[in-house]
Amino acid sequence: MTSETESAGAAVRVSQVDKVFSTKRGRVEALHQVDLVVEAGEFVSLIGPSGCGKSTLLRLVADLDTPTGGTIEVFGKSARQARVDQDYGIAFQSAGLLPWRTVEANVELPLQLHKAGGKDRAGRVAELLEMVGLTDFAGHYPDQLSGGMQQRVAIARSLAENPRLLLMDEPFGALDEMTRERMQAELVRITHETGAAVVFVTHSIPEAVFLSDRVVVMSPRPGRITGVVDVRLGDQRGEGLREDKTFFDAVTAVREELHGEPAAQGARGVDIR
Ligand SMILES: Nc1ncnc2c1ncn2[C@@H]1O[C@H](COP(=O)(O)OP(=O)(O)OP(=O)(O)O)[C@@H](O)[C@H]1O
Repeated sequence: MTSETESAGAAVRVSQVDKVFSTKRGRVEALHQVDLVVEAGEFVSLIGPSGCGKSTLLRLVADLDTPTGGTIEVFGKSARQARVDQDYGIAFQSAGLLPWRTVEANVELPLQLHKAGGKDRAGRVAELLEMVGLTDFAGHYPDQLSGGMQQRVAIARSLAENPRLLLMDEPFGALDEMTRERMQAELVRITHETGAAVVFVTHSIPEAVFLSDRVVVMSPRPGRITGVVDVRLGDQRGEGLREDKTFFDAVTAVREELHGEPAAQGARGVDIR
């Protein structure tokens, strides 16, 4: 992993972050002393058992909540400033589209809200729809689209302002297997084209391995980072990769980090989703 001094241009820098929720039933320590640096252009997945704080960490980076300890920087700015400057796009599990707006109007929304895109806003929307393969559906409404298509609209929308960073929380969680694999391949292509860094929350080891440069493994609550698996399959990423030994080796490595099992056991019963 790159050292702190080398990563002045990091997309995300999480330092010694704690998050404690105060609830009626007491304190919930969701994150404990989390350190993470995501380089510009790097794809990092967060994986770990349910409730380990993956979404919480992503929400802190997105400034949707604030840490109780430590600091978060996004492109060298505070998380708050990065949000104000719209330095990132967000795509969460439910596509979150506005049902009364057409596909193109949904994609255009952030540009409209931020008065961005200028005269060529329509051109930008057309380009984004082409990127996600939905040009022919520009005038459709979300309920006329499949779940996978809705998710692609959400991804187009998150890319509208050319963010250098995408924050994605289980964006493909609700999709069927075939659509999910297609979307994963599309996301690899899109991030390759745009050079955006991605922080991606998932429950699926193979999904994390297929997409990521690094897979960050978190422990049960309070969430801590217990291991980082360097995947960097790079140009090998393609449909054939899923059948490849390199892929299974990386899946096994993540599984071992998660469960602390020896390789032979770890390879058994891998969730191939
Ligand atoms: N607003 C909140 N108030 C109180 N507790 C919370 C709040 N948000 C999250 N938590 C708690 O913090 C812990 C981490 O939650 P979080 O949603 O980040 O986990 P996760 O790893 O994303 O889980 P999952 O994989 O199930 O989505 C959980 O125990 C959760 O109950």
